[in-house]
Amino acid sequence: MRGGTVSNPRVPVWLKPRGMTCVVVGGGPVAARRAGRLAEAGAEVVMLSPTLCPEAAELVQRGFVAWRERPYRPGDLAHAALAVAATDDPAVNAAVREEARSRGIWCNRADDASDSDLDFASVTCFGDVSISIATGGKRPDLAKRLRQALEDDLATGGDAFIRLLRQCAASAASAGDDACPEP
Ligand SMILES: C[C@@]1(CC(=O)O)c2cc3[nH]c(cc4nc(cc5[nH]c(cc(n2)[C@H]1CCC(=O)O)[C@@](C)(CC(=O)O)[C@@H]5CCC(=O)O)C(CC(=O)O)=C4CCC(=O)O)c(CCC(=O)O)c3CC(=O)O
Ligand SMILES: NC(=O)C1=CN([C@@H]2O[C@H](COP(=O)(O)OP(=O)(O)OC[C@H]3O[C@@H](n4cnc5c(N)ncnc54)[C@H](O)[C@@H]3O)[C@@H](O)[C@H]2O)C=CC1
Repeated sequence: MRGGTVSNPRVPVWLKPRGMTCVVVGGGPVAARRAGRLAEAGAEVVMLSPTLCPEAAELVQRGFVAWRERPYRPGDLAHAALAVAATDDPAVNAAVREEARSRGIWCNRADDASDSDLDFASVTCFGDVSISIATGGKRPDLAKRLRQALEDDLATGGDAFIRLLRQCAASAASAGDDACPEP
């Protein structure tokens, strides 16, 4: 692959979830980010959670997301095309993941990239051009930092993003295996 070797095989794609039923389990900030992004792209989002954080509550109030005020139960993915497991309980996330697997639908696990069919990347858009940044689940904080740096840098026309990209690639590579490109 251009840019270096990849030890964590993934295929970058742009999901167009218009009309898909997406079940998001959990009502915290991470679930709200996932639900918001899917709803913005036209998905029919159902959130299952006994509680909602303010961001999730706003999505529900504005009618972007339907809310079932209860914990997840096996069978909740019956009509789903995509599942997101984003509770703070790994056992619940694992159960959601298992149900998705048994139904043959994709599942994002917010707490375990190694057990996910897809990761949500950090994204920035310039008109019709979108750039997505991911680290194979290793350093989402770096993905966010790179996204912010790219936005700042392109706003001022400089080349700081390229320098930071090299530093982050080196830092992520030294934290794990050879998943990141050589600087
Ligand atoms: C695997 C993945 C699964 C998925 O969710 O899809 C995942 C997993 C985990 N994230 C964790 C932590 C944080 N994640 C963020 C932020 C983002 N995380 C996102 C994606 C992903 N995160 C997927 C991999 C993407 C990739 O390949 O890089 C972004 C890019 C997209 C989005 O979330 O929309 C978004 C930035 C958006 C933006 O602003 O551009 C921040 C920073 C912050 O929130 O400000 C922190 C605190 C960091 C700190 O401070 O250390 C933890 C540890 C939890 C714990 O220990 O409790 C796990 C679990 C684990 O690593 O096992
Ligand atoms: N992917 C990412 O960007 C990040 C992922 N994480 C991971 O995601 C998890 C969730 O993060 P937050 O949203 O900050 O958590 P949080 O603790 O704020 O919210 C957890 C939510 O899950 C709900 N919940 C608990 N048990 C449930 C059940 N049985 N059924 C349905 N809903 C249930 C709670 O009511 C609450 O709404 C974290 O525990 C961590 O493992 C954390 C930070 C960033």
